[in-house]
Amino acid sequence: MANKVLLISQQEIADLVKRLAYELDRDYRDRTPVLVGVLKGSFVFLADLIRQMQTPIRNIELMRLSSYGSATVSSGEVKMLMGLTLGVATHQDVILIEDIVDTGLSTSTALQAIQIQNPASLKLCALLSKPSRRQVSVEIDYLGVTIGDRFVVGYGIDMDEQYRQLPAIYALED
Ligand SMILES: O=P(O)(O)OC[C@H]1O[C@H](OP(=O)(O)OP(=O)(O)O)[C@H](O)[C@@H]1O
Ligand code: HPA
Ligand SMILES: [Mg+2]
Repeated sequence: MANKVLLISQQEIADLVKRLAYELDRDYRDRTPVLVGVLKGSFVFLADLIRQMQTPIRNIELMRLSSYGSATVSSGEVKMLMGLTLGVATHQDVILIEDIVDTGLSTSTALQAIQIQNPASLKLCALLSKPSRRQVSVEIDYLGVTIGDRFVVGYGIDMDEQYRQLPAIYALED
């Protein structure tokens, strides 16, 4: 059984989410963006973020990608288990919402899926970034915090489907 070490407390997460919501509100003042969340990992972050935002959100869309399965390293193959509804991003100001950018493979797959729908603009908001593991470069426009080379769980993020319900973020150590 892996040992869990607290990395980001509930209060720290709440502060990060508030700051990101503030930045998005500042930049999207006169627009009505479409938010696209990447399931499953982003569902808790997305739910908290939208409730801190004042910007009127035109639409919330979801796609589901998977590449980790039960492992703690990426399989390198991103499976699109649920794609983006046809046309939802077309001519819209889209903000992609990710829980974590690790290798960058999932995020770049999601960005491509949105980009082919020809959005008016496309930005990325991610709660966590783990740059030490990056395989493809991804520009994060709105970032919560950078973390070190540790496998994290909690706040929607899993290890083999466990721990998503934890209200804080922990590093797993064996
Ligand atoms: O940058 P990457 O190395 O691609 O990793 C990031 C992605 O990996 C995880 O998803 P996962 O495949 O575990 O699916 P899940 O969200 O359903 O848990 C995580 O939630 C991110 O979406
Ligand atoms: O650190 C991580 N934890 C859980 N899932 C992940 N997917 C990418 N990185 C991680
Ligand atoms: Mg996962």
